Amino acid sequence: MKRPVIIALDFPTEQRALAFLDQFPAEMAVTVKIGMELFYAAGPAIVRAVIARGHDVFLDLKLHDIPNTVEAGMRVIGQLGVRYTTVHAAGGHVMLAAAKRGLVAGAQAQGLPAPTLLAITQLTSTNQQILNVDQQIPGTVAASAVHYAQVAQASGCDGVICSAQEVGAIHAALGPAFVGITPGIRPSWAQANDQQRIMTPAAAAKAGSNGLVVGRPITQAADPVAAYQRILTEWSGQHE
Ligand SMILES: O=c1ccn([C@@H]2O[C@H](COP(=O)(O)O)[C@@H](O)[C@H]2O)c(=O)[nH]1
Repeated sequence: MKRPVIIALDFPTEQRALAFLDQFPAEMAVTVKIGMELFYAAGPAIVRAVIARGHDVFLDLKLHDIPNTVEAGMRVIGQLGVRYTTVHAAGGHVMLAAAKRGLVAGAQAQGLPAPTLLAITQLTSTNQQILNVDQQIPGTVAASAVHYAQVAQASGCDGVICSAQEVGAIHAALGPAFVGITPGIRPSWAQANDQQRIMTPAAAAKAGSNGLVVGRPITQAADPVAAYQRILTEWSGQHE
């Protein structure tokens, strides 16, 4: 990936999100992830505003509904000019294939390249107890993540969102070209918060992660640009 550290732009308003981005020098283009909080508050206008400033957008809405609804939603997302977007692998093969169809159709209608479609395997906030007791899925979190990645690949997705703890097993099972983007990244100097399956940037790079999603360690840092650059340096393996 050209920009392996994706900043989760988790803010409640367009103003706060753009003020955050204003701290980055004009020539420093970044990839930002717009999730539910910001998109529900600011809608497609925030996507367009961020792209207009020269940044790439990862629209993380984690679609999970009946296939027809997901296909229609993805058709709209495909028209927005985003680079990446997400769907829940737990929706199953028919829904995932519909997501891909809708995304490609939407992008084609605007003459845009189709965004990379990433399937959520197991959220990085899920632990063994949540998997076995709440979700009633037997086995390990890693086995479940690999299984969902297999379903996603067979359904036409381009890659998955997983913990860096599972990205090696997913690449071993599905090949290195199948993208594995990893949130739940915590440098040694940051708090885990609600994340359960975490890794440092350097360890995630060694494990084969294709890109890191990092939110609070950057957005809540005293100096967000310095935190971003420190994580990039750690990713590059210069120090842990
Ligand atoms: O499994 C997942 C899927 C998505 N996320 C998203 O990534 C960021 C992480 O933010 P932090 O502040 O670095 O914890 C956030 O937007 C999540 O919605 C994830 O964490 N895990």
